[in-house]
Amino acid sequence: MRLPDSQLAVLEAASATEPTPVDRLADATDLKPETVTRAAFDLRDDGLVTIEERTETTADLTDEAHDYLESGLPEVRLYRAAVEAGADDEAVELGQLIGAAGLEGPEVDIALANFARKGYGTIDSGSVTADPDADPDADPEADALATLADGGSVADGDAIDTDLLDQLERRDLIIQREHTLREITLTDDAVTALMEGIETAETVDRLTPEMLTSGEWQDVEFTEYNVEADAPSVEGGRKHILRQTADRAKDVLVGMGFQEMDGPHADADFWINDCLFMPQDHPARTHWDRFALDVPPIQDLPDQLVDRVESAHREGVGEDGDGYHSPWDRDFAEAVALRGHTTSLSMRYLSGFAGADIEPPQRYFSVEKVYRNDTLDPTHLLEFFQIEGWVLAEDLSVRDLMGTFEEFYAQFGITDIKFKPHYNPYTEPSFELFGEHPTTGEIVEIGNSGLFRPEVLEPLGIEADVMAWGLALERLLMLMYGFEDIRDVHGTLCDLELLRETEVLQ
Ligand SMILES: N[C@@H](Cc1ccccc1)C(=O)O
Repeated sequence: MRLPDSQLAVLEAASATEPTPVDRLADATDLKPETVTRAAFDLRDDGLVTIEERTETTADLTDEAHDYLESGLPEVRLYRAAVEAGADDEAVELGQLIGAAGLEGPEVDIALANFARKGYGTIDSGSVTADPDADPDADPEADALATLADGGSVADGDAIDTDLLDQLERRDLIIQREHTLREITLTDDAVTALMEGIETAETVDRLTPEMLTSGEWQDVEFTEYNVEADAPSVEGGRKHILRQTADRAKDVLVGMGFQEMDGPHADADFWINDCLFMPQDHPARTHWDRFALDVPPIQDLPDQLVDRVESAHREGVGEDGDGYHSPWDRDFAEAVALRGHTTSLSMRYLSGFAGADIEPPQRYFSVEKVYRNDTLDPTHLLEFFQIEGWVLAEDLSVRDLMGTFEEFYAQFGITDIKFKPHYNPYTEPSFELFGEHPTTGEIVEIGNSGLFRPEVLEPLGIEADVMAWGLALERLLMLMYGFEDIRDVHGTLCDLELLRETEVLQ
């Protein structure tokens, strides 16, 4: 029998009676653990070894944990300083103890957060009382760190409680990792082959530039690929899937003949609401729903347009027009807020204020952030991306609107959109769009749309029809990838593992 060097070395180092871990074989053979693993897989395919696998969790200490091993956990230091200062008897001022405990920078907050949690005492309006019965020498977190630093095992959950490990991980003191442990045992065939004698075959596991220039590559025997062999995992940077989908939505819209709009995230209420025939006393314009900014008003609004918008609000447009008869105030129109929709951009463009040509036909879009004072839940965030768009043309109908959405969503593999009549102060008719969640089957709202009404178009001086929409990018992502909680994808609670592992759909 002929085998490559590394395989023979592994056979000779392994035993038929005692399973040997890969690491031990690596030490014995002077090979890298990956090389031993690869050799073992090849030997297993030839029936020469068996491999037993199990997973083990290990915990590595972070730099911060190493610092605390030397200086003590901040809360333990605070406790000792407190007892020293007599806080087990009578409350002592916190400021004094911080200095005595040598707590600096973020350590102060860390000490405060953990002191009460661990029952070391109480902190009340800056005064610290220490519990005389607490025992800092038996702090389980400090003990666990010391055990881990001494090479203590966390295998099979036998040594350190998993809740304690999770707590240490939340404090960024350890990083837990899962490893696959493999143990190798010789088969009877291997024992027989070893007794009969095995020759080594030179094999080469990588092609080098030298081999190519010397021509040696023609004579060597290459090792076979084993795609199941373990390799160190590499986590490179990658574009976030939300950004990827935003870019894709832009490409699709450009492909459909649209041009991109851009404009301010913080804008005058005039562009965000007044142009859209949203009465100034509309509930969405109250301070509960809108993120008002305490900045100077935007005063360079186009005066003629402001007058026409005000008149549409007060008297309506056309012969039978009737406005809201509700208060309208220029100061409110000039006040600045974070935009709650990107329809503010559509108004800037349709009015000509943004410098765009508005002779029909025209198509514009944006994929940009909007801000709403919503309650966070699995389908709502305080900020999200809206896919805004409008088409200006003669004689548009609801069919054009529906057809545009069908074409757009089909590019993402979504072919079963549903439409529901809806109400917007600025469009008539209006439609909400829904899609079906791929895993839960739930019907998810994905957008809102309509044809702008005369009260919006007339002040803008537009005589043709305009159909428009705002679609939620995050909801599109939910339909594409099957996410159930939008907070997995962005925000502070996002699931990094999921983001790293999600396959990119092209
Ligand atoms: N502004 C609407 C979307 C929309 C835009 C344009 C026309 C109709 C609807 C929203 O945020 O829900």
